[in-house]
Amino acid sequence: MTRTAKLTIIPPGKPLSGRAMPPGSKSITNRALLLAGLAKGTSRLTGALESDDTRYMADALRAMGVTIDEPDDTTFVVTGSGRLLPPKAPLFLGNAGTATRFLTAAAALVDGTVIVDGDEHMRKRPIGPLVDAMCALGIDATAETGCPPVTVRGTGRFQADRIRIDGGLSSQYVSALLMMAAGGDRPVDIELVGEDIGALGYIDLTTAAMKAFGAKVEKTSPVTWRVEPTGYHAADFIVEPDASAATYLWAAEVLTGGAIDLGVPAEAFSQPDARAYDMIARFPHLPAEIDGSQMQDAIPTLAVLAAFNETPVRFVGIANLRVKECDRIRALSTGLTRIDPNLAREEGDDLIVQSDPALAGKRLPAEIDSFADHRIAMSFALAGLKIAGITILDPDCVGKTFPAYWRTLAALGVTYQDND
Ligand SMILES: O=C(O)C1=C[C@@H](OP(=O)(O)O)[C@@H](O)[C@H](O)C1
Ligand SMILES: C=C(OP(=O)(O)O)C(=O)O
Repeated sequence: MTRTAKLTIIPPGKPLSGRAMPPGSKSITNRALLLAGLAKGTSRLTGALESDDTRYMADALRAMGVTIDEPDDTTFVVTGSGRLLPPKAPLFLGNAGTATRFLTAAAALVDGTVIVDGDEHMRKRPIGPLVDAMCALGIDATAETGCPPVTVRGTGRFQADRIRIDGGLSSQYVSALLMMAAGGDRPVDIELVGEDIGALGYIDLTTAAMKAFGAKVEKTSPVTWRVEPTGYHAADFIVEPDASAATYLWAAEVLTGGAIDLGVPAEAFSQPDARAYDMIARFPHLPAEIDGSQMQDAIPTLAVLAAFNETPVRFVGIANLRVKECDRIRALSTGLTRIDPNLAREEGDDLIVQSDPALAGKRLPAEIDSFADHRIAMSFALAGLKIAGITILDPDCVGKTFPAYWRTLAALGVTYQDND
């Protein structure tokens, strides 16, 4: 399929109103796929996300002997044998952080060699702390560059019962170890070290999913979890909608003064990014400082929204946005300054957005580089709802987590000029 090179958004000039459902949660779908794949028996995941990231996870599990059917666009039926088999070839996981980190740890449960690899972006995303923690458990794991590819020679057995892990660069390391630990041969304590714990809400998502598939995991201190070697059992599991995807719709609503019905209230989400709802609801009176540490994937949305706020906004606690799909702090400052040279600047790892409500209604032609990052493409589309001439490069990168994004906006009344 040919990719669209660019897409120019035509400001709707009216409030966006109607029904628009976000897709299933990427984070929860990829946890449920893995846990169902590790279980013995058949699990049915409904409300799930079918996108690039979940396809990478599903295909990797298939390569390790798991049967996965997709009877419709939101359902995975997963049948596992209780044991992953060594794949014949390296697992290629694109730029899916969850799939890469979760499968690196799960590879320790395979009796044999697994090579976990990704695309050129993933090969720049650090995985050293996870690999080191696995080695400390006696698992043979190596990542020469500190990033994928990772080679794991698993046995399903551990040689220690305690792991210390710094989740500052990515909470996914902690989630990966927790999910792995239930498949091992002894109880394991997993302790967070380091000052910056990252997005704790993602760890809660992990332990909730583990329990739904029969694991026994208990928080024994504010920074320690004990995981029993129960393995997993098959389960029917409902995936909630994606809170990060919802942020674009919440922002589109306040930016255009519309009324968008997502079919699910903000309080119903268990994902960390749902906390962005209260912040978005304060627009155009966003606070002078926003701490992004517990709602990281919502920061691109909030940063573009901040451009139209009444007063400037400083984003703090976002250092690890530099090691996401791209350096998001750089991508946001680059895109915003392309719209207006004074609109944003970086100070260390903080991003300062110099708000200007008068941007709305202007024509400011700007080509926005997505840097192959779905969230950069989706958030800058919001600027295009108010400013004429915003063109998103590589708009198809939204397929990572929200393949229907452009169609969803179109159903609300947004139109595009297709430049191909
Ligand atoms: O555990 C998860 O599902 C995720 C954790 C976060 O990443 P980090 O833990 O790398 O910050 C988030 O940005 C990512 O989109 C999904
Ligand atoms: C950071 C993200 O993804 P991942 O780490 O799962 O690749 C994201 O979806 O914003």
